[in-house]
Amino acid sequence: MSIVMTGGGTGGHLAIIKAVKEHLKEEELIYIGSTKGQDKQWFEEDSDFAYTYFFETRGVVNQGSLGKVKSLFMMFKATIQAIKLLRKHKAKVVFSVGGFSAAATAFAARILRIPLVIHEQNAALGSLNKLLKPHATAFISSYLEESPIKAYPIKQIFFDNARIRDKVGTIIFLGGSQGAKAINTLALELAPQLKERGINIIHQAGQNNIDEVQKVYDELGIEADVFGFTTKLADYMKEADLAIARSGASTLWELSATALPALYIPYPHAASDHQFYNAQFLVEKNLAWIMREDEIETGKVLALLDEDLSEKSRGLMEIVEKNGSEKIAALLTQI
Ligand SMILES: CC(=O)N[C@H]1[C@@H](OP(=O)(O)OP(=O)(O)OC[C@H]2O[C@@H](n3ccc(=O)[nH]c3=O)[C@H](O)[C@@H]2O)O[C@H](CO)[C@@H](O)[C@@H]1O
Repeated sequence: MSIVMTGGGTGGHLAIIKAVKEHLKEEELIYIGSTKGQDKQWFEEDSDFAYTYFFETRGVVNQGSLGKVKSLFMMFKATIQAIKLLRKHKAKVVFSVGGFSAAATAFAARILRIPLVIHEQNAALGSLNKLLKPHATAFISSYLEESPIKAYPIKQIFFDNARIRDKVGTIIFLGGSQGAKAINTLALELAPQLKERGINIIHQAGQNNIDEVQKVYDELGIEADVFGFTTKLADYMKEADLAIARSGASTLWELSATALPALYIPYPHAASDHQFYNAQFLVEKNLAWIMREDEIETGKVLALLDEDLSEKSRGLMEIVEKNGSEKIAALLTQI
């Protein structure tokens, strides 16, 4: 009997599988993804999986009519392959993190009546997850009251680094794994005022923008800790008292676990505007601020620097649950 994990395409989805599989070392694990996207890069060589399979599939949503028909045909073919694999490996449960790369295996699970557990990362459901939610044995979402597990799978270090903030001594700008032009522009606009107030700047600018951003800081004569991408983000978050960030799911839950209050500027082109709804989940609880990219007002951002951050920081500490990956792994073995 094996546990089959499926889905991916981007890091946001794949990171969930990576975190959960760490707690399933005793099980026979199978990964099924797509040849398109980052699935192969992440898991093709990963020895935690007894077998890995990558189907010729691609997204359906962002295609013209002919492209949609072709994508659906590829998915149909892959579903037949998935049915064979689930039978061959005697799958006892299928864990899907969504994305087009999960579709064939998740459908196959339903056809074979194998329990299907879905993890949704965002507050606005992905198309596949929306379609399969009513048929899932368990649907896990940190934003839904009825979810069997509320904890988002992030590393323990973010919780270990939590501390209550009161005033802004250090600010961190986070553009997400790729960096964000709008956040870079805002940071550089604010920089002289931040310097005047003696506030330290940490700025994750994205690998492609690092040189031009550093150049502007140099021209302004402002010292800032600028980098493209770092593997030590937890340490930087620990240092900061306020974040200005994109609201990708992992970033949002990592900041929240660190009890670091944030102004979120959602990526405007995210599917179903999910970054907006991710941030809105915290804003409704009065635990974060939000500003649409085309509604950024420097004056309003500067006003946040005078806020007492302790209430939000404490509130974040109270709502964020720990051990998401362990809890999901336990659920998969108990089904
Ligand atoms: C553009 C887009 O559509 N992104 C989506 C993608 O997120 P994507 O993976 O791009 O973004 P997330 O915020 O979820 O994760 C970024 C990850 O990169 C790490 N990091 C970032 C910068 C750095 O210098 N070092 C570093 O380690 C962060 O700690 C975090 O763990 O999937 C997520 C989950 O479905 C969605 O919520 C996001 O909206």
